[in-house]
Amino acid sequence: MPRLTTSARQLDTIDRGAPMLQIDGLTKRYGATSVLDGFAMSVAAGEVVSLLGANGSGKSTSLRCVVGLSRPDGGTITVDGVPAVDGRPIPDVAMVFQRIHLVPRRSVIDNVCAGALGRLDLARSWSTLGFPAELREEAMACLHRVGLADRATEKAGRLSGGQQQRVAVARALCQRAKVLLADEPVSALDPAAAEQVMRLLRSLADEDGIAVAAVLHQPDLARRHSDRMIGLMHGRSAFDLPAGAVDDATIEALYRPDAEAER
Ligand SMILES: Nc1ncnc2c1ncn2[C@@H]1O[C@H](COP(=O)(O)OP(=O)(O)OP(=O)(O)O)[C@@H](O)[C@H]1O
Repeated sequence: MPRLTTSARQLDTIDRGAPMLQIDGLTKRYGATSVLDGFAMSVAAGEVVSLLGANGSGKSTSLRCVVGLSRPDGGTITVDGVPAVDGRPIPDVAMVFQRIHLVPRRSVIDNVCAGALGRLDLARSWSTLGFPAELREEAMACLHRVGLADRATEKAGRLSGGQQQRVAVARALCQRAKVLLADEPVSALDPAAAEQVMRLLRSLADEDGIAVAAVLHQPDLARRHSDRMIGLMHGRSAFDLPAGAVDDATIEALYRPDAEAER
């Protein structure tokens, strides 16, 4: 691996054989516009892969197809060996967004507990009742993991943007996701908060074996925190390289003003 930290060395114990997330030949059109044109990527357990590319190159759409927010026209998506069917959400996959989708008036811990709604029959509890004690314990453990256990009872809306993004990550942990997709998770954050969130994503891969795919517009952050970087252009992979092998010229070519117009 291009990056080897103490925690990364723990990856020796994680099975990095078959990809946890595998995307092949993904296509998506909106009307006459082809947004994804045979996109392929894979992410192993314990790996952080960043997706870079100019506006409109298809980064968000590729992740949205994985979680069922967009329905692909063609291609295959497999998570932990299980193929996605008819664009239905896969429970093993969680997604966090630039605009953080927490319920601001609910407590931090309630927002984290909500991560379990998909796997437990708790739909009524979210609106009317308290969450069960064992789920709240699990949610507290998730909040410890992201360093926010002391904020559990506060209203989520009172936290800073960086803290709210870490709560969103804790909610993904409470979902017990094996794959975490992050669509521009740090674009709205100041540099210190962005670094903290990226370190958190890195640690989820290193220490928990989660497969992380993140759309980033910051090549330096991508280089420092990813194992691999994938450059999207015209809905296809322009490069898929170890992060240490992506030089400035490769990045510049990806963002050339005429890059999207050349299609
Ligand atoms: N629901 C939609 N209807 C029509 N066009 C869409 C829809 N969603 C996305 N698109 C178009 O698909 C293209 C790719 O969008 P996408 O959001 O995947 O790009 P992106 O690489 O994530 O860009 P950005 O960096 O700006 O977020 C864009 O041209 C966008 O306008």
